[in-house]
Amino acid sequence: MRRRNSARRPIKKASLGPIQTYQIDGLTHEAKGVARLNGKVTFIEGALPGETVTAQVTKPGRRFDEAILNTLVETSDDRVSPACQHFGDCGGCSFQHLEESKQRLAKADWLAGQLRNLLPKEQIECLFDVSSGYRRRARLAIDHKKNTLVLGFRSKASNRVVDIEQCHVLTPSLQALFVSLKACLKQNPILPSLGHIELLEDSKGQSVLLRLVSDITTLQQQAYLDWAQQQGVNLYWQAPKASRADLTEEQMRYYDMGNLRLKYHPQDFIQVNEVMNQKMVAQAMTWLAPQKDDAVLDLFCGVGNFSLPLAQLAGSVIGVELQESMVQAGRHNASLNGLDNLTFVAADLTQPVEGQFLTKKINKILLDPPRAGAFEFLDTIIHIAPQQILYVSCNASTLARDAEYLVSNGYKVVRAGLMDMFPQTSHVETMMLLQKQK
Ligand SMILES: C[S@@+](CC[C@H](N)C(=O)[O-])C[C@H]1O[C@@H](n2cnc3c(N)ncnc32)[C@H](O)[C@@H]1O
Ligand code: SF4
Repeated sequence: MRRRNSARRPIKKASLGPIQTYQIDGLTHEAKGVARLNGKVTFIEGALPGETVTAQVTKPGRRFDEAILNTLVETSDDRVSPACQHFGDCGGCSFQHLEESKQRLAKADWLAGQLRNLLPKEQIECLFDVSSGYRRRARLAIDHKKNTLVLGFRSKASNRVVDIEQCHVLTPSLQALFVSLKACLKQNPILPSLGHIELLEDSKGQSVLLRLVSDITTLQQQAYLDWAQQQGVNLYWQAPKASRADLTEEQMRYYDMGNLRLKYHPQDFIQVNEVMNQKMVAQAMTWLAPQKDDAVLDLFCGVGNFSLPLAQLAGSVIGVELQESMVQAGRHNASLNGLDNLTFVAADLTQPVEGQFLTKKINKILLDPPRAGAFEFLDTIIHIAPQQILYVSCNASTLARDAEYLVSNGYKVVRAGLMDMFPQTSHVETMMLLQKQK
C-alpha cells in the first residue's frame, strides 16, 4: 500500500536528504519510528514498528539521523486513523496513529529501558483508563499578529499557534465550552489585550481564566461576563502585570476525590486527568499501605492530593510544598476534611532544608516532584531513613537517576509501574516503591 503522509509539515527542499527506504523496528516514547540504514540509526516521526516507509533525512547527526516520513509502503496492523483533524500539526498529541493498547506497550517498553538497572521489564505494571475526553484543564495559546483570532496549542515543530477547531482529549464539556468561547472571542474581539486562556473543569463546574496583558474596557468585560453567565461557567481575569488572578475565598475552586474535598486556586497545580488521578492515589495507598502507627512525609505535595488520603489512614502526615498559596490551601483542606493529624510546611526542597519535619520518626515518604526530580533532597531522605519510599514521577529519566542513587544507598526497588495519565501524548506518569534493606 502506498500512501502519502498527510501530517507532513513543509520543510525547505534544500535541507532534505535523498528519498530512501527504511524498515522500522522500534518506537521511541515520542512516537518516532526507529530504523537502521547502513548501520546508522534514523528516527522517523510517524512511522511504526513493522512498517516499510520512504523518508528523507532532515537532520543528519554523528550518532543518528532524523528523517521526515515521505510515504508508507507497507503499513502496520496497529496503525489507526487519528481521531483529531489537527494531529500531526498540533504539538499536543504524538500517538493518535497507533492503537491505544499498543501506545501503552510502547510507553511501558520505554519505561522498562529507563529502569533497566533497577527492575526486570516483566515486572512493570500498568494502570490506565479511557484514551480521549480525559483532560480537565488546558492552557490555550493565542496568536493575534495578523489581527485575526488564532486559538489553540503550539505546533509540534515550532512556536506557531495551531488554530484548533476541536480537541478530542479535553473532557466533553470542555470541548463544547471551547467552541462557544471561540465564537465569543470572535464576536467580542479583545485580541491584543489577551495573553492566554485557561479552561478548567472540576467538581464546582467549568471555568475560564482570561489572562490580560493590557486593560480592556468595562463594556468589553461585560460582554464576557454575559457570555459566562449564559454558559453557566465561572470567569476569572488575571490583570495585566499580576502574577495570578486575584480571587475571593468564594471564587476558589475545589475538586472532590472520594469523600474528600480539595480547595485550590485555578492557577495551582492539579492533576489533569481526574479519573486517572483517583486511580493513581488509590494505587499509592495500596502500595505504601499507610497504617495508624505510621508517620508519613508527603514531599512536593501541592494542595494535598496525596496528603489528605494518606492522613485518613496514617497516624500523622506532613505535606511539604514550595508555593505558600498551596500550603495555605492544604491547611484549609486539612481542616475542611476534619484531618487534625495533617500539617503543611512551606519549603524549597532543592535547597538545604531545616525543620522539625525532618525527624527520624518518619517511617514512610511519598514524593511527587516536578520533571527535574528530587536529587537535591535525596541525601536528606537517606538521613531520615524511612522504611519505604513511594516515588511518583512525570519524568522516567530523573526517576531512574534518583532511584539508582537511593538503591546505592541501601534501598531496593520492589514495585514500579506506568500510569497512562496522558493517552495520545508522549508524556508518561510513573510510580515506584522502594524498600529499605536491613
Ligand atoms: C507534580 S506536582 C505534584 C503535586 C501534588 N503531589 C499533586 O498530586 O497534586 C509537583 C509539586 O511540587 C511543587 N514544587 C516544585 N518545586 C518545588 C520545590 N523546589 N520545593 C518544594 N515543592 C516544589 C510544585 O509547586 C507542585 O505543587
Ligand atoms: S491536543 Fe487536542 S487538538 Fe491537539 S492533536 Fe491532541 S486532540 Fe488534537
